Amino acid sequence: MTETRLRTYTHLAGYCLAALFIASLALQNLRYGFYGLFYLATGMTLLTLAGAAYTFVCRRRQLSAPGHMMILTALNIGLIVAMYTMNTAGISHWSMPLILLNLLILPLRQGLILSLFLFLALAVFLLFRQPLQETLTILTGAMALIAIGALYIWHYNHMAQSAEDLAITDPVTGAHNARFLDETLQKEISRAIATGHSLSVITLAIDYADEAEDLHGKNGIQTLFREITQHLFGVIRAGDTLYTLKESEFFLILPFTPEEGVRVIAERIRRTIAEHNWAVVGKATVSLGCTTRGSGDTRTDALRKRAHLALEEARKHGADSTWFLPGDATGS
Ligand SMILES: Nc1nc2c(ncn2[C@@H]2O[C@H](COP(=O)(O)OP(=O)(O)OP(=O)(O)O)[C@@H](O)[C@H]2O)c(=O)[nH]1
Repeated sequence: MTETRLRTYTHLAGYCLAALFIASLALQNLRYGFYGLFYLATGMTLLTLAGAAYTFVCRRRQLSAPGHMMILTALNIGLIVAMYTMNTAGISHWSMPLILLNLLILPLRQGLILSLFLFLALAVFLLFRQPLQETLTILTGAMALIAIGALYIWHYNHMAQSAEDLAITDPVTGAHNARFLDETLQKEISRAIATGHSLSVITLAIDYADEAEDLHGKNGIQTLFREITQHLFGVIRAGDTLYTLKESEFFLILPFTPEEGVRVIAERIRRTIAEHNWAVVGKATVSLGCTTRGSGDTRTDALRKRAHLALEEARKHGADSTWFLPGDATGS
């Protein structure tokens, strides 16, 4: 399930449960003849139903739906105004579900600010109108609710972020995986078209990786992949991105890099890897296929295919070499 859909469901459930709860309060107050509270609860029920309707209408962009902030601000302010004007002590309990709703629906910071605002208003109201012991009990409960709710939401956000990172990260090398490559490359192509800046890519393969694996075992070769990944992260500049295609093959997206630039960086990568002493295998070399986006390249597969052809060409010239294929001509 996507994050957007999950949020749509939880927001809908939150608003609907709150509407049910507040509607039952409205009916109870009607039965006992507390008409002021009945009208207040009816208004709040309508607002929460509006929140549910808004959630449904914005179901495709729940992650950035600013209307929730307005609806919840109206609910919180409505309750505070009612608390002070009606002067009914029991109304303070209504703040508890509202605190939960704030934290469940709004981004954590906004939810916390609104809940603390409600808490402060509640504290001032109770201090002047209720016995101290009762005030302290209610305020402790409200504060515990805010703390536990906020901690839970923080934990959830953290887990969601970790899951997202895992989904786009190669478990062995720690670089981005091939799944994330096409998405980023398409964005970079669109950016290059829009801004007119150059864009280059490199496919990099470790020479004789199978032989090295036979010699040093799976663990040994995986150590090499990890070390080369770290080395590449150290060589490339901010804004460049690195992907693991297969374990012995990597891909680099180099925004704002023309043909002369990609030749420089490819050569630097080739040379520094060949010069380095690697922990398990000692010496290792790589072959690199490079290309720069031509005016006709609007799709990822064209660039990826050309970079791969350039790599094959480099390999034909022996290990430890680089080859460049331009957008519209033959290579060198
Ligand atoms: N994308 C990318 N391009 C690089 C990198 N290193 C060098 N280049 C390209 O190669 C060109 C020449 O780089 P260098 O030889 O390092 O010279 P430089 O004048 O210090 O490079 P910059 O100040 O980074 O422009 C740069 O202008 C870039 O186009 C790199 O890490 N990433």
